[in-house]
Amino acid sequence: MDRDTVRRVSNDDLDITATAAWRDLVDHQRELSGRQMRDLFAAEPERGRDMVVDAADLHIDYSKNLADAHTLALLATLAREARVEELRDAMLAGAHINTSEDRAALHTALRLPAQAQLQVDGQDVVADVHRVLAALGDFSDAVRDGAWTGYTGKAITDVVNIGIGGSDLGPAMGYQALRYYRHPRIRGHFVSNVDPGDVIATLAGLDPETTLFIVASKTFTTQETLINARVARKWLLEQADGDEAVIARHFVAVSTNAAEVAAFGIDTDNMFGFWDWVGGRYSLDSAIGLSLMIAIGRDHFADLLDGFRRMDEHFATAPIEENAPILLGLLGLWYSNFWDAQSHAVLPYANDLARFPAYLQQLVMESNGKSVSRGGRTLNAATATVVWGEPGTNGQHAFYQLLHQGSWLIPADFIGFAEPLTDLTTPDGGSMHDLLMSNFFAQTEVLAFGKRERALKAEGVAPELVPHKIMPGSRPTTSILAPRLTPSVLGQLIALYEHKTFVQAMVWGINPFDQWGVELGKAVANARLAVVTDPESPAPLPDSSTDALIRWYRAARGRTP
Ligand SMILES: O=P(O)(O)OC[C@H]1O[C@](O)(CO)[C@@H](O)[C@@H]1O
Repeated sequence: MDRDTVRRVSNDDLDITATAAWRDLVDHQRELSGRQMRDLFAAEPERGRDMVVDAADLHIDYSKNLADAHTLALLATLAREARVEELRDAMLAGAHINTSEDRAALHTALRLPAQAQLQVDGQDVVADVHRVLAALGDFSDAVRDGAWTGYTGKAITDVVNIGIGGSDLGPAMGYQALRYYRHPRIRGHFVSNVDPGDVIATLAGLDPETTLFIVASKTFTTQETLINARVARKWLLEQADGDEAVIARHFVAVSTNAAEVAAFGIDTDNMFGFWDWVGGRYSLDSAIGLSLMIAIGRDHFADLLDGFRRMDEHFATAPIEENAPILLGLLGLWYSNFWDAQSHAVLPYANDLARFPAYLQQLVMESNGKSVSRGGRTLNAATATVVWGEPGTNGQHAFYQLLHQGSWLIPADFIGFAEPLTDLTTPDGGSMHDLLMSNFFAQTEVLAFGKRERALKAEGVAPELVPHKIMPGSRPTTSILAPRLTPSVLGQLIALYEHKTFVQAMVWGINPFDQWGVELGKAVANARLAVVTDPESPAPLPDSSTDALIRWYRAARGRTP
């Protein structure tokens, strides 16, 4: 399906805020805003059992949201008005859903089984995906079992992924999340920032004879990645007496751009490809995941892909009312568009998921941080909120105060696991993991139900302290539980948020697969470099602030004319 057909299916002219469903939601929010969460539970005592959805291995309780059965019915109508299901089917079939770049957005094809069929633009996508997966698997086996060696014949002990944005956040997050599954000899490192401190700190602890660099960049033109890769190349050559032949043992590339890879000096035999229909922030499960595959092995990587696929299947087949990504997408939109929520917290009760909120920041905010529709019309509704978060219980001792008693409504996702991958016993013989999870349950309970004046007085709290101790409650949370943090469950979680993000974009009528807003900053940074470095640069910049700041910087660096 080409982009013009996508535009017709999606009805690019639709202003979702002008629909009857939207107006009904505005009215409904007014009614609901006078009710407390505890009132909703009193009216629907079985909410905790009814408002749950099981998707693959995830058990999701959305009962502690400011929504009742009527809200969900209205939100489902809104999704139907926006043709979310038709657009989902179009995306999964390879339609050019990325209309501004006239491309498919087919990250779901990266996890199709080998026997699946999908032809897109004349290309057998599944065969291509599995050809690259096999090459990645063979290479990661060779690195892991020591058959692939450095230039002095030693096995690789350190793998450095050099990439940024989608070419960094996914592998870095996954490497941390799947700590338990890592190869005992091989350590992973992730260099992304153009701040020299990043690459310096990483290289400081490494041995060039046993270090493998993966230069990961979809375009292979990204400033940060190419500079860091050049630094690493120089570092290696210095140790290897300038022998360029060593590069082939220590550098591989992951990219869609073979010409630039070759121009950089990496043999394209050492390149693993992917395709323009894989967006950067949707690329962990493409060759961009190579560093993760080396860390956890091809079989665990296959489990990760299987987890993604299981969530894809749920998303593709479950009716709106039981479809986890659609429900979470609609609830998120309910808060941002009808309750003025401006941020959304993601709170994993798993230290290994510490980078998950940062990963979601790119996924959600680069995808849906837009203000015009696919057809170029300025939107009348707010789009993506700020995503943020830290693992519990650390966050409890930092920012939860604001969640509980602050003046903003901040919906939060709590993510927790039944079984830890490793547990420790407390002095009284209990489980540390039980302590962690009792905090999870306590927080969602207190956020929902708070503590009332009456209860405080009954406890004999001093009258002057009562206002300070009142916990308003009615703070919405969604609880996402899974048996344990396995590769499959990580894949399910990522796919859940990918599809949630897609659903919201489709309701707002935006294209979540482009990122034009990032480009101008890159172009201006390149233009400003000359001014930053040249003390003779005479022409004042158009604005007095940037001009004075750069002059101050130049003087501080001793760059005076
Ligand atoms: O993989 P590349 O081409 O180096 O791009 C890195 C990142 O830069 C962006 O284009 C913009 O920040 C992201 O979308 C992308 O993930």
